[in-house]
Order: sequence, then structure tokens, then C-alpha cells
Amino acid sequence: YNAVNDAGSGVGVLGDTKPLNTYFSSGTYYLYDTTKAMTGVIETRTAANSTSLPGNYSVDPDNNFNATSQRADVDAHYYAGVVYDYFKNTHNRNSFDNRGATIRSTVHYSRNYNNAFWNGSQMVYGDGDGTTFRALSGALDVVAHELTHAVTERTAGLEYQNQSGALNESISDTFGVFLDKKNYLIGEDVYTPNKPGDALRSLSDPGLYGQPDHMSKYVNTTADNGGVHTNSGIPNKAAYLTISKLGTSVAEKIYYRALTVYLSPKSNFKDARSSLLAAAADLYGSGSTQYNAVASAWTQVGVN
Ligand SMILES: CCC(=O)Oc1c(C)cccc1C(=O)O
Ligand SMILES: [Ca+2]
Ligand SMILES: [Zn+2]
Repeated sequence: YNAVNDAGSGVGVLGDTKPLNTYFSSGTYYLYDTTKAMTGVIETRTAANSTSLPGNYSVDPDNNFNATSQRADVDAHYYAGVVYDYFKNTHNRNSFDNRGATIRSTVHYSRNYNNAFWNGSQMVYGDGDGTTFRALSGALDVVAHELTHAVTERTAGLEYQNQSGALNESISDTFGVFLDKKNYLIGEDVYTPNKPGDALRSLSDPGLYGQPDHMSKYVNTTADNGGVHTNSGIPNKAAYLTISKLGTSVAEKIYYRALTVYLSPKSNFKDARSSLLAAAADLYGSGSTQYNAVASAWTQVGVN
């Protein structure tokens, strides 16, 4: 018989136990979650250290996914569910396409792979090399970052180069902070596991990790698609200033409306300012406290 959405459990990358929505079929439990109001499902697979996608389903014989080798699978699956719930409950968005598309993740991609990405169809996570990263699905802000790339692709479609690309990156980091509210850092839970207290990026102080925090420090380069992971520091700082002044619940409404209504593929930083102001005006009124906080944030990073 097929027992749907069994209450499984698992141990994540940081050794923490969490509940899992699994699926039982022919004597095996699958990381296959049919409990969401989707047309699709949330499914998690393993590439078993190969680079072939999507790989095979992550399975377990007793619905207790507690093997060390399963930790990345557990967190990819659990955090995908958390991010799905966030977009549905907070923004009334049903998966990245707003039509309940299946959310597919593959973990154990390649070897010593210090990377995570949305490949246009699914999320993919490396295990890290144990020095620069541990398994990248072990951080909620990383999973939120990757799934937000999918949302951005289906909405604003920000081209992944130069200023629109840095905005694309910043939107993903900003929603990473909306989900992982404990600080304004990105990747801290999986970055340099042997070195406490650091992170991949900081929204409050981008300069801590070599990013500009003002337009006057914009880096003109051909590397990294025009420095999309560098120049994202400028909109990231504006996001920090906005969130710290208005709070997450107001800021996330302004950002989500800007992303889904006003931003477009070639939007630059100035367009981001006007898109966020337009969203703030729609939601709270032009000249409102919220509107003025957005204006002030972007002026402080040199985008007027
Ligand atoms: C916060 C997640 C993140 O930045 O993932 C990436 C990594 C670790 C390397 C290269 C690209 C990305 C990305 O998703 O942009
Ligand atoms: Ca974080
Ligand atoms: Zn990214």
C-alpha cells in the first residue's frame, strides 16, 4: 500500500533532529512530500557525488533518515518545505511558479563541491570540501537564496549580469534574511565549519567580506558575470537599512511587490530604488514612513 506523507524524522547537517514529510511505497520511504497545497511535490534526490542530475530519490528503510550520509538530504528536504511555506503563507505564492510546480533538490552533487545553484529547473547542492563549506543545504538562508533565484526567474527575470545580476543576487540574499531571521549574515551555518563567527556575506557590513556598500565603490569587472556576487553588496546594504528600520514583516511585503510587479530583466540599481518606492507607495502611501525609509536607504548607498 502507499502510505502518503508519513511522519518521518531525520538528522540535519548540524546534527539537529527534524520532522520530515516522506512517502512510503513498496517497503521503502522516500523524501517525497505530498502534504503541500501544490499540484507538484517537494522531492529530494542524491547525485551520489556524480554530476548527473536529477539523481535518484533519497530513500530509507525505516523512515528515520539519521545516517551521516543522509544529513544533506534531510536539510535540503526540510528547508525546501520551510521556504515553500514562507512564500505560500506570507506572499500567497504557490511554489516558485505560483502554480504549484514541483520543488526538486539534488544533494551530494560532485565532490568537494563548494557551490549551490538553481539550474533553471531544480536546486543543486555540493557537500563542500569541509574547509570552505560543509554541505550547503545545511543553511536555511542558502536554500532560501537558491529557491528565490527560481522566483526571480519567473517574475522580474533579472538578467544575471552587471547591475541586474547584482540585483538578482541581492534579492536572493535579502529573502535569505527574511527566512533566516537570526542575523544579517548569509551562509554562516555552513561556511568555514572550522572557523566560527564568519560568513559568506554580511548585509549589515558588506565590506566585512570584500563587497562594496556604496555606489562609489561599484566594481567594474568582467569576472563573475560583471561581479554579481560582489556588487550585490550595494543593494544588500540598502536592504539591511530598510529591514532594520521597518522590520521584516513590512520590508518583505515591499520587496515581494517590487520583485513581482515592478522589476524587469534589465533593471539597474536606480530602477530598484524606484521599484521599491513604487511598491512602498502602493502598500503604505507615497511619503509614508515606510516610503521614506526606502528612499533614505538607497540614498545612503549612493543610489538616488
Ligand atoms: C548563499 C548561497 C550562494 O551564494 O550560493 C552560491 C555559491 C555558494 C557559490 C556560487 C554561486 C552561488 C549562488 O547561488 O549565487
Ligand atoms: Ca543567515
Ligand atoms: Zn545566488
